[in-house]
Amino acid sequence: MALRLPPLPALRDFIHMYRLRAKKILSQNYLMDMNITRKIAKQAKVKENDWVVEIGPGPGGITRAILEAGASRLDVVEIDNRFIPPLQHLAEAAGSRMFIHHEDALRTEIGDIWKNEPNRPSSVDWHSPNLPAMHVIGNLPFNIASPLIIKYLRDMSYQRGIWQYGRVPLTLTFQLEVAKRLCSPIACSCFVPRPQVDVGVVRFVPRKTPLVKTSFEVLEKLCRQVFHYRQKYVEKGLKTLYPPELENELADELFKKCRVDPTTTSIRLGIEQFADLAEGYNEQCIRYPGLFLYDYTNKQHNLENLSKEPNALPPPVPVFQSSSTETEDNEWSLKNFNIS
Ligand SMILES: C[S@@+](CC[C@H](N)C(=O)[O-])C[C@H]1O[C@@H](n2cnc3c(N)ncnc32)[C@H](O)[C@@H]1O
Repeated sequence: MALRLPPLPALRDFIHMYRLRAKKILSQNYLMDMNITRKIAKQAKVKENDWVVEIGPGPGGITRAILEAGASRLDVVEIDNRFIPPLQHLAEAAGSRMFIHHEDALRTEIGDIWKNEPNRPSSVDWHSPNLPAMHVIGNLPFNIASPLIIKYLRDMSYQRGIWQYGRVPLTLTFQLEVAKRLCSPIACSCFVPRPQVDVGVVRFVPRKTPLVKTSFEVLEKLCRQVFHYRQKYVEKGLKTLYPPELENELADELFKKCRVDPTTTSIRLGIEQFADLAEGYNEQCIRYPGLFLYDYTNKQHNLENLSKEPNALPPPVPVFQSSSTETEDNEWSLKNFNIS
């Protein structure tokens, strides 16, 4: 049920009232149509009494929709001081439901925001089919989207930060091509058409059991190197994981073990193949201490020296309680709204 907010100036009037011109440097691009912002809150499945963190609220279009959907607590993280007065205006209208954090989202530990709040919704076991009554939502600025998403995915993999409370869904907007790519089958060519200005909304719900049995860092390094040469054979990127004297032997070993064709391209590989490659690479990193630290762009790097570093072995796989009877509810979805 939508909750009424006391009368507020329309979003467009808000922008004029507070002289809010979009700043290119902060990738600002406002959503002015409340029909669209309400669809985003609906897609995020915000319900009455839920608690929400919104990243980059700007003039507050999605913020209003979240409040209308009945969130009983909303914390917004906004870096640009020009938005603070209009957000305060909104916070006053929302009673005691809304809190403003005038901060850089990249430096904000969103898991700490509710740490000392005794009334926060209960934590939900990671293996339960239920999700906590909490959400992270953002129409992210493009300039910080990648580092922020990587930070959140890493926190999910360690069940830390806001994900210490359970499988909190993360709902983000992306340029439609990127959103489609995130949800697409392998080797789909959704980047080929001319870029459009449509936006896709993607809701990430953490899996109960990760598909990849390595630490986030190992998988991230493998993916980074393999996608580095996305138009070339996958072999080219994979070999950059190894020093030249070992690259043929170890790359060959990994391809054979994982039954991956070295002459395929990275976008043709599926999640299962990435999982196998990451697990195989993790084993090699354990067998060759220092290999995980190896960076092919650093000419000083050699395994003998790297093996003496304190973190010569890859980060261990996080261990969490697991339940054997569970089934994965593969719940992720894509909705797109034209904001042109
Ligand atoms: C694309 S705009 C979206 C604004 C609003 N959510 C909307 O949908 O209309 C991105 C917002 O993120 C804010 N922003 C940019 N960098 C940020 C950062 N590092 N931390 C927090 N907010 C940031 C911008 O100031 C802007 O308000």
